[in-house]
Amino acid sequence: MTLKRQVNIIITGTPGTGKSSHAQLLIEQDSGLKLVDVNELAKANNLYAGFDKERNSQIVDDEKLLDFLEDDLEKGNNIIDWHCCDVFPERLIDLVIVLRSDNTILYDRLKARDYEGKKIEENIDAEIMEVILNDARESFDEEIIVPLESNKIEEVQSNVDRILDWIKQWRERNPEGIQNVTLDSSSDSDSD
Ligand SMILES: Nc1ncnc2c1ncn2[C@@H]1O[C@H](COP(=O)(O)OP(=O)(O)OP(=O)(O)O)[C@@H](O)[C@H]1O
Repeated sequence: MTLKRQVNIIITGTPGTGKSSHAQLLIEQDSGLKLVDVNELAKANNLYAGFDKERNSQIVDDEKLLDFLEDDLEKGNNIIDWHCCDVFPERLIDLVIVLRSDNTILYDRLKARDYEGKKIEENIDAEIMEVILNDARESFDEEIIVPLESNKIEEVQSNVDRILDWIKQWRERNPEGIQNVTLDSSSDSDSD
């Protein structure tokens, strides 16, 4: 494993809240960052565990995904764009952005994508119930979870500015990066 790593950030939220829009802008505005679009990655590398007939969608295999990403996450400078956040180990994540959108706004965005009624309803319910925010809270320290509103188009750039500012401060605090830790052996920190 690499001895030290740079920052890793998850951008999560209910489908349609603006994860890709934010992640895209972030990597455009900081050339050191790399986009990890989990849906694309899973598709390109067949990281699936099966098919969900009811939702008509592939099921990503968490273990295959982590195996695939672990080396990159141990290097850092990744922006992870996915609606799940609880599969990533706490030790590899520094900030979890949870995008939130008002129901009527989210409804219009999903409708514009021609999502069928049931799928729209399921996603709106998930947003109302704060499912993804709660998932984040179950997996990560509250201190690293930052919910951000994503209703208006101007908010995309202002949110990105906040995240870039946070990254700048993280890099100033950790000019050499931070120590990678292994769960199985602390003596491993001597190896590269
Ligand atoms: N803050 C915002 N204000 C206005 N429109 C937005 C905002 N964020 C995203 N959008 C628009 O909403 C739509 C969905 O955005 P986007 O694809 O970024 O969401 P997503 O969370 O990545 O969705 P998915 O999980 O399905 O990939 C796009 O048309 C995008 O332009």
